Amino acid sequence: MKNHLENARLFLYNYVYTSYKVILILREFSILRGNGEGMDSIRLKARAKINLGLDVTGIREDGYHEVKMVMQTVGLYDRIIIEKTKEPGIVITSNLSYIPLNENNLMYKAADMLMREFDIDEGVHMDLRKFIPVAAGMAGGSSDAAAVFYGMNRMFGLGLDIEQLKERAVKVGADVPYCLIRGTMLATGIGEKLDRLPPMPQCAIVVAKPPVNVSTRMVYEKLDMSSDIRHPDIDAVIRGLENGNLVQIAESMGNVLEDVTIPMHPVIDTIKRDMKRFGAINAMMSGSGPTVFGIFDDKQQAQICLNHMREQGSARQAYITDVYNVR
Ligand SMILES: C[C@@](CO)(OP(=O)(O)O)[C@H](O)COP(=O)(O)OP(=O)(O)OC[C@H]1O[C@@H](n2ccc(N)nc2=O)[C@H](O)[C@@H]1O
Ligand SMILES: Nc1ncnc2c1ncn2[C@@H]1O[C@H](COP(=O)(O)OP(=O)(O)O)[C@@H](O)[C@H]1O
Repeated sequence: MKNHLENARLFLYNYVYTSYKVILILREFSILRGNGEGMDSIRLKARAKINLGLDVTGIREDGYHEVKMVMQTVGLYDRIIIEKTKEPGIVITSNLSYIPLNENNLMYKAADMLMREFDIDEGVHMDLRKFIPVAAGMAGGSSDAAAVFYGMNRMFGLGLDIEQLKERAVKVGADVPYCLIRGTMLATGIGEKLDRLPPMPQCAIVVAKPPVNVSTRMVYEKLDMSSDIRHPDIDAVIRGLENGNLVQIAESMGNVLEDVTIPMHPVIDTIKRDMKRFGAINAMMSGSGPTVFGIFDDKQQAQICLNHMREQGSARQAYITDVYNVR
């Protein structure tokens, strides 16, 4: 009798445990991959990026700059839910009050482009839970737009392949094609020509955004190509990736746009120095700034650095994250 009871207890335990695991896996799958065609809603994670290297090699006639960048997706993400609505039109809601919820939102631009092209007569409600720092050099808006391209393509069964999505994405922003592909990439052209690189080794990354705002357009415009700008050695970063050597990668990092943004906001340099003082192998500004990221091979040290960032006031908006690589 006692054995029967014990067996029944074990059976019940295994049944509940297995069901719980299956639900967890399904939930993660629907969040990561979206629910897909025919569904009325889709949940997505839009991840931030950092630039391990950023060089500007020329200017095009339309004013856009030719770049050579090493891009890396990180764990930090915004959450987006897209729902079909019977009412036509695009409605965006968000947890943040200071980002545009109208046609100036990059999610709106992406959805509007697809709805016009494919004569979609239903509407969409897009809810954005924003965790990526805004106007920070981490491609938050671009990644949100990329998630909308990906999500609407699946929800409405538009049948666009990745190349067709990228062609549309670049019209919303130079970084949006990258945000569709993600991972470790060499980006050239205006940022839309993408070649996959060996994945960055896993590590702890502290990102800290000082309370200053930077306009990407203004930073590019202020870059004086005629002067002796210090070009970073992007190939050295790539060699570090090929060797899977975190120290070599971190020590080779360089961003030509620092020479524009740091003189305007010296606090960026203070944060870089603080991060190195607190154990970062190296620290650098991401994109056009002002966010600084530090690379750590020791998570505990990264945590200590994070606490310092948050307490000492020059960058209270600070997070610890990691490398996100596409499987
Ligand atoms: C600097 C970088 C580095 O990854 O990132 P962020 O700092 O924005 O994150 C990117 O090049 C930013 O890409 P993104 O933010 O998508 O640029 P867009 O919206 O297309 O352009 C914003 C403005 O930046 C300038 N711009 C952008 C990209 C480029 N290759 N050359 C440029 O001159 C243009 O003047 C444009 O008006
Ligand atoms: N989905 C969005 N999330 C955040 N900002 C957005 C979004 N759509 C448009 N914006 C506007 O774009 C500007 C740049 O935002 P963001 O993409 O976060 O910058 P960056 O490319 O420097 O990381 C913001 O000032 C904001 O007004």
